[in-house]
Amino acid sequence: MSLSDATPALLVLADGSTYRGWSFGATGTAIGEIVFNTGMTGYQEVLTDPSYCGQIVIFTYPELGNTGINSEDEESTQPHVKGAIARNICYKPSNWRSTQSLPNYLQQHQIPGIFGIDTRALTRKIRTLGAMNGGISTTILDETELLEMVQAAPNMTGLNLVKEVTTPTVYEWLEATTPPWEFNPEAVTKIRETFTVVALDFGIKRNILRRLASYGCRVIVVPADTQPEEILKYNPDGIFLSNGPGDPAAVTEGINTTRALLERQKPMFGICMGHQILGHALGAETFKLKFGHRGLNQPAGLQQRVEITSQNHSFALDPDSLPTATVEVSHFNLNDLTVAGVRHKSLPVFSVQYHPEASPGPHDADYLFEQFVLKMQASRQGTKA
Ligand SMILES: NC(=O)CC[C@H](N)C(=O)O
Repeated sequence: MSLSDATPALLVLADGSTYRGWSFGATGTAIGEIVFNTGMTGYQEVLTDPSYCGQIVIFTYPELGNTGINSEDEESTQPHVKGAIARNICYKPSNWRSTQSLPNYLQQHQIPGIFGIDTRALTRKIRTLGAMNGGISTTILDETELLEMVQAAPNMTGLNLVKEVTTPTVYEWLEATTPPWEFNPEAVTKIRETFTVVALDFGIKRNILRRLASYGCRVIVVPADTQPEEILKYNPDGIFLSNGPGDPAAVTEGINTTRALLERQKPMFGICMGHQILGHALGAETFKLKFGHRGLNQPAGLQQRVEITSQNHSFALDPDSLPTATVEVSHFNLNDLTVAGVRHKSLPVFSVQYHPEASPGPHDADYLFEQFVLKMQASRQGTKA
């Protein structure tokens, strides 16, 4: 496949606006929620992050696919986006790890993409009007017909998408970040014990598993609907609540399990969806942001400390619903002052809305994995971390 083979493609948003471009990846039609990601790197990790299930991603970085696809940067077993929107794409990648081009990869996984789109204008539109459903197609080039399909699609609010991405079976993960890529060698070598962590899989990214393993964790990954008694049979030192797609409020089993596990007072750490589910289990509510946060330079912090973080979320904890007798805010998103992290006031339980595992993104927040391990160590010793 090359640029000369490109065929026309159509993009239609739920508000009726239409954009014409060219097809890359698979032929066919994809309908989903249109969101934008402002990262300048990491498209392969974005495509394979299960949290994007059900979404069509606008990549604002104007050149997509230059470093191709490689076997090491998959964040799960397959890409999960419904579709991709780009300004320009690369058919002939150049990178020592590349094994395939981006258009070929999307074609292989039956994911349509559209390029030649003014992604800046499109992003400004989403930023002004909010995230909305949309469709891209190489076969339906009639605007009214595609718009009807888009308008019939379900809204993201209320959707439980975890069932589509959680692991069907239990597995164990021991693989740490490989030495050439280890960016925090001093911190990881300080940890000399092994901790058993049960990870509730709402759509977990591999680099979370790698970072936990780097800090000495043996991770048992269990399906999202695993009952608390089953989880406790592994005698875990700590519980991890993963990232994942869709509306957290709809993941009632995960919320109930987390609530039951909280009673055991074990160390618990949640990332993104895990943070939202923990919030619900503690009695808080979530709401949908206008267009969410997706990118690699989101500032999070409190008072004088700031971390630059990787983010990918639509929903957030409602600050007014936080049970302030038991929970406090540990981080705010410093762009819009939404809640970016919470911790329990008396239990070794905490969570963040952002992605300390990066992949892609900066490593400022990697210390949170160490914090989790130190809480497990203290809990073993019967002290407080
Ligand atoms: N990355 C995630 O875990 C996303 C959580 C949730 N689906 C949201 O969009 O807010």
